[in-house]
Amino acid sequence: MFDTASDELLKSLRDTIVNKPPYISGTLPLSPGSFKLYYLNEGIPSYVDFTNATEEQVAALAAACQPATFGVNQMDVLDESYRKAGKMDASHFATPLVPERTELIRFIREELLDGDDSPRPVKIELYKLNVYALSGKDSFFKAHQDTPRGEHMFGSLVLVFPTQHEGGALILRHRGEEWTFDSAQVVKDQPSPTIGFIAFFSDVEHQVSRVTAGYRFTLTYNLYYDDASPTASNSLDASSSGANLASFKTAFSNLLRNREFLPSGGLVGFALEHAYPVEKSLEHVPSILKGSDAMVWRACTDLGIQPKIYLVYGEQHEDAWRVLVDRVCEGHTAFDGGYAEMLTFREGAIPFEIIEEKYFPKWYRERLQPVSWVLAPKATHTKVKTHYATYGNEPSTSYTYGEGCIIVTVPTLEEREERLYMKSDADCRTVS
Ligand SMILES: O=C(O)CCC(=O)C(=O)O
Ligand SMILES: [Fe+2]
Repeated sequence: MFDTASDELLKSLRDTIVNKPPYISGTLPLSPGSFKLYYLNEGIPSYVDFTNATEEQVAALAAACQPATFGVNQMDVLDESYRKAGKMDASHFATPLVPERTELIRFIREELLDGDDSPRPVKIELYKLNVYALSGKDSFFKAHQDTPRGEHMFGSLVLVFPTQHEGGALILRHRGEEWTFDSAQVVKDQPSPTIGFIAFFSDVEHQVSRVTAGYRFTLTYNLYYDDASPTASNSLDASSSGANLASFKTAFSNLLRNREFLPSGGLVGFALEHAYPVEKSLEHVPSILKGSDAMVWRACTDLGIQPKIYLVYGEQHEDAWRVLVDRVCEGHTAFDGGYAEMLTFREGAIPFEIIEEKYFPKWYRERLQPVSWVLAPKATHTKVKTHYATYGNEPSTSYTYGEGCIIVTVPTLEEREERLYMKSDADCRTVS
């Protein structure tokens, strides 16, 4: 299989992949009782009612918080040039606000997750109380991704209490796009007690801009899928991903019928739009795919061309090749040659890039399986474990983000036509 498809053909498929923003946000009025927060103030039971808190009450709560640290690789670091805020661990306070008992759970399942993932049970785990404007000085949290705390964690939820403050907007970035959630503005002057909320996928980079006046209090939660695998639901709702699935499937089945599309078969690749927590294996990744990644997986499965998750590894220098591996490969083993070469020989990796003839040794040519990329991988280096150093909101222990792709093997034109023939034959028989 040495075929690759023309970009014109691949574009017809690429154009049907729509990516929604990787977050949802808004305001939610709640019963006044939800705005109380109980905590110990130097051993004395205290509470704040955020619907009518006095300056003294919020100042006392802020003072009871500790300086917030953040994670750099494996370590917890206090660096006020990076994160200047206060925090209180969930074990030190109590809140009657349970997101599962509000509309939030529905928003998360129907709007953030959608399509196949909407019916899945979601666990919302209270993580911390954060305060910005500790001691009356401005505070902020620079750009970071939230550290994944398990292979089934898919996102974070932040609730903003309606205290008067200025600044503190959450700025989100993902794949070159940027969005701002100005929580101070949305909770301001609401007629009834209202919370600001934002939920985003874990691989979205975010930062809290400077709080320049007042106190900004937030509750943060970790979001997990609470099941081992996606529910085997066949009914997709009319959500954007449902609609997207239909047009993607039509475009892909048109391509499969097209005589110019990979007549001798070949590999078709989709770089994943999101990053996923990966430790050693990739087995769980299909069950935690998000957004358009989940859509592509589902469509390929429905079309009977089995998708598989791979990681892309490459060399640092430009003219070297890249390879596909179906598991996480760590570190360099002693080998007289490049990393991709070592993976090809020792780990059975598949080299996929057509490189200049002069770099084309026989062993490479024999193993080469070029990929027609509908969505090309952006990074030469797969971001997994030992190769990845980042700022998180907690020191990372065993999990870190991986970047990968979905690869499908498209059968030869002959096989495809045979399948179509058999299918229409079967259809005829059912009808007669
Ligand atoms: O408080 C916020 O708005 C977000 C905090 C945050 O990003 C975190 O705790 O990781
Ligand atoms: Fe965060």
